[in-house]
Amino acid sequence: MHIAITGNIGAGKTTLAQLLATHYGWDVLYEAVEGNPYLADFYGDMERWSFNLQIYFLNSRFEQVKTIRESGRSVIQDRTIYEDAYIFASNLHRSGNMSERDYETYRCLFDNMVSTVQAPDLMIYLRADLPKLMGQIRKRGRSFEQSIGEDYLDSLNVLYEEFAREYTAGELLIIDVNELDYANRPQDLQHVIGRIDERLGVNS
Ligand SMILES: Nc1ncnc2c1ncn2[C@@H]1O[C@H](COP(=O)(O)OP(=O)(O)OP(=O)(O)O)[C@@H](O)[C@H]1O
Repeated sequence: MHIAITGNIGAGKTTLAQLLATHYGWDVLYEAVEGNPYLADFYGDMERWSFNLQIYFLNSRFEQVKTIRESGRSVIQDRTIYEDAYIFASNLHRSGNMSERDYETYRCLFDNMVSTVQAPDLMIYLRADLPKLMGQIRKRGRSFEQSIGEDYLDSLNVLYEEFAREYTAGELLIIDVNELDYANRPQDLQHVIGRIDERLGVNS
């Protein structure tokens, strides 16, 4: 089984992926932040590094999808290949930080890759408003992320909502996390697990 968690920067995907992996005994595939050769430069100058970073993420996400398919195990994935293209790259293009020709090249490559990809059995979208996202980004304190502004997160949120409305490739579960603190409140984690069990048809 392939479960994926999707959501804006700071929505709490990584924490939830860990907790669910422990609860269900699933393997977990994280998004590589350490060792990403472009991320810090990208936040310093998006126009210069947008294409490089998107190619890097696209390739690493494609590799993950292959790993999931080949493993034959139940895996939970922290962010999907769809978000790279439909949210991040699209936003960079719309905001003028990725040129038309770079975006065209990127999208052709993405379309080719995604035509070979199977959608997750369940996609969990963590919906969060700006105060929640800003709070979590500040709290985790990665230096290169401190320049992230509300405008950037807001335009990503608009695209996330569009994506959730239009996503038809597989099952989608939307969880509003604004009032949840599953890292510290066991009852909040139970609530999320209950929603997932219900969707997967598991009796808890
Ligand atoms: N395709 C992409 N384009 C631009 N930035 C990206 C892309 N994919 C991931 N990132 C950035 O890489 C970093 C990944 O960090 P991380 O894995 O902790 O995810 P996150 O989005 O902060 O998730 P969460 O807080 O929900 O766990 C973030 O700054 C994220 O926005």
